[in-house]
Amino acid sequence: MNKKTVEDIDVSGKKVLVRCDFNVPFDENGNIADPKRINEALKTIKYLVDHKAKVILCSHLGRPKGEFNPKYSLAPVAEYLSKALGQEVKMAKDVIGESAKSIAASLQDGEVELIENVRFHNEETKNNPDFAKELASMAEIYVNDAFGTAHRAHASTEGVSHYLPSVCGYLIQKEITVMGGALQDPKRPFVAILGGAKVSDKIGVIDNLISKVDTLIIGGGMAYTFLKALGHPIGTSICEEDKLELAKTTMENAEKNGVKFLLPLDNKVGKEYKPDTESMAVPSDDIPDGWMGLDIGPKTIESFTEAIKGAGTVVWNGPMGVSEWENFAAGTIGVAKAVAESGAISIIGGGDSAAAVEKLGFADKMTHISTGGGASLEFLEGLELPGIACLNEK
Ligand SMILES: Nc1ncnc2c1ncn2[C@@H]1O[C@H](COP(=O)(O)OP(=O)(O)O)[C@@H](O)[C@H]1O
Ligand SMILES: O=C(OP(=O)(O)O)[C@H](O)COP(=O)(O)O
Repeated sequence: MNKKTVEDIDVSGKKVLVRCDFNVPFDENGNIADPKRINEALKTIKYLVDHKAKVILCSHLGRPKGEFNPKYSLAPVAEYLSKALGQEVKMAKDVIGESAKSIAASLQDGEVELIENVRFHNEETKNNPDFAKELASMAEIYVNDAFGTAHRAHASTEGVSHYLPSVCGYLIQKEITVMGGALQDPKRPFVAILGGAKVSDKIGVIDNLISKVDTLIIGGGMAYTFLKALGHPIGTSICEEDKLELAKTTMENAEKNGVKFLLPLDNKVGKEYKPDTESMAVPSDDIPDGWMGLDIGPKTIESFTEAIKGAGTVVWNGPMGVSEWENFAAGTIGVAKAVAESGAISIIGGGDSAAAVEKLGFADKMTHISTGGGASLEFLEGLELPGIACLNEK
């Protein structure tokens, strides 16, 4: 990679704004369910602390609607970081207000501050230049290490780079190097598995993947838009109505290109979106009214497992169902097991997919667990990620 890194710039005594992706999953008790994204950011933060920088950390968490919401506060992350670093991480009460700025101004060399969720301001996702300038005004150097958010051109991931010398951290470096290596000339057959719930974000990617992969497997919430596009009833399953045409074209393109395209054969459906809802397995062309697909069914697990067996490279992004809930985790467990046993070079992307693989104990069987879902997919498509493109060249 030809971008400058933290090692290419003198950080000693300087205020350094570091964009991390601390968008971690929480459990029902409000505890961090998987701290992987925080742990992966530690190398850069420790480097800056050891080299006597004044470290100002920032991140988003979830998708708050541009206003303060305690549910999306980064305070639990500051607590976790304080323990992991063995020193206090000073939590600001705001993003660019009095609290954030006064803590930043009083930081001593090697001290660390975490400002509040940047998405408490609408200007963040709009990449508003005035907001970016305000963020930048707290620091002298910008470090982007938020790989999971590098596909977003937001104020804290791209905008600030217009006002500060900008370099990347170790996590971004690692992600690009490992994934770039595996995907440059992928071992075949190349199998992509897509699931999860961010349908509109990821459905466009699928079309682009057709020229790259040999097999495309669609499960999770993603599948129902495709099943509906085929004319099947999908009950109350999640669906992107305005993407039905795109789903149809994608399936036609897959056929034209000789790509094996697999959708669920059956599904575990639930009455309500609840962990203990009444459930049953039904064929994909027969989801009854008032029921929603919350996991792939047993026949599908078999068919996906068969397709994954013998793969040379597997890229997997997005769980096969609501894997946070025991009743609807079987599909994700089955696919994780199949990938782990395939012996393929395996790249897992996405906060929820990574959390599922870790929780299920398959993490050490995978070649690489990326901290980015959407970001790793865009990287895989060959797109330039705006959060990386904006950094200074070597
Ligand atoms: N059939 C489904 N219906 C509703 N939500 C689903 C379904 N399948 C998966 N999900 C949800 O998708 C979420 C993860 O989606 P996404 O953010 O796209 O994946 P990742 O974080 O791995 O990139 C999980 O919270 C999971 O509960
Ligand atoms: O969780 C994230 O992405 P992912 O679900 O694609 O892995 C990133 O933190 C980006 O979050 P966003 O999709 O709300 O911009």
